[in-house]
Amino acid sequence: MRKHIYIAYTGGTIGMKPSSQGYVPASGFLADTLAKMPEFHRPEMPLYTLHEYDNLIDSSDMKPADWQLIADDIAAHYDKYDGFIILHGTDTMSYTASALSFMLENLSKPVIVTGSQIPLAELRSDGQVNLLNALYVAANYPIAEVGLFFNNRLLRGNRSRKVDADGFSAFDSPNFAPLLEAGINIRLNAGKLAPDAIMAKTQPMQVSNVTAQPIGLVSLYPGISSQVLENTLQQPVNALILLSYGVGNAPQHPDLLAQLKRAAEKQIPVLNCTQCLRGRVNMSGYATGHGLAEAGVLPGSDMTPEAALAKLHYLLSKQLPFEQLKHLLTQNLRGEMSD
Ligand SMILES: NC(=O)C[C@H](N)C(=O)O
Repeated sequence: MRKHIYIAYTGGTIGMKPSSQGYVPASGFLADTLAKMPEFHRPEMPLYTLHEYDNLIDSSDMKPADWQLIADDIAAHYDKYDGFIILHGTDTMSYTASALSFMLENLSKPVIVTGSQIPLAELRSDGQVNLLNALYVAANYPIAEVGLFFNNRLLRGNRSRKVDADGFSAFDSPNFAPLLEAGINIRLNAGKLAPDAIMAKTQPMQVSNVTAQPIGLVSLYPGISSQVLENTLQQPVNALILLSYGVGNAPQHPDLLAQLKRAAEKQIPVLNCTQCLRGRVNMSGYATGHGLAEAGVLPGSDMTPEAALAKLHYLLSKQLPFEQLKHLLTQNLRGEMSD
């Protein structure tokens, strides 16, 4: 039986058209372009239903309310389809993939986020390869998690990062092997196929709702004044992501550490993620990291800043007691961090 995949088209370069101000999304344009591409209609390919969103956006305009819209859309069509593709702009694709990975509870079908660097209708577009393969993979290699497909690799969504502004290999997953690689042969690496039994899992898929959260994000730099932290923490913030040096180090500046201690006292969780692309936070490695741990800063392990932001949205939206919130932040919930 031919599988049937639901494609939610949210916007992004893949369906854009040139205009006098640069590329813009245009209603109906993607559906027309796909209809003219015979590869998508070959019998080896799954059937697809394309749902174009009313407000097609450049992904720089994505907000938590849009994550909610996508998650609800998947839930509304969950039982009818074998898998889901989210067509999305590349700029914030990793944020959305991370957010969906937390919001979609008991996921038993593949959800793949993809897009392109050049619009599908343009010469040399990477959109065709990305979408064609994402569809093929969703139908034939159903990995029951939120993946991000780009340039022949399926990455775990909440491990992915946009690493190249204009190359075709725009995404990487620096701390986790690709779930799958599509070369001459399709090779399953770190992904696990969902057997039919799992896809018909009795536990129903459920969406955890998220609301927009004020979250501070401070990247340390040599000479940073404690006032930068103080100001950030004075605004209405529900959490702070601290991008620290190396394995999680910060200057041993008493004023700076005092600010972090104050945040912990005010029950504002401070999550320590590294500025490095690879490797993980270990605050016991150096005295400079130890100071942070003493100030109540939480280890973010090897979570990407995108995953940290999404996880904070997910957990803060649940309004959990502070101790439980802190506990869950440091636990591996969806494969977003190494144990
Ligand atoms: N390649 C892209 O899709 C970039 C675009 N600005 C977006 O994120 O929507």
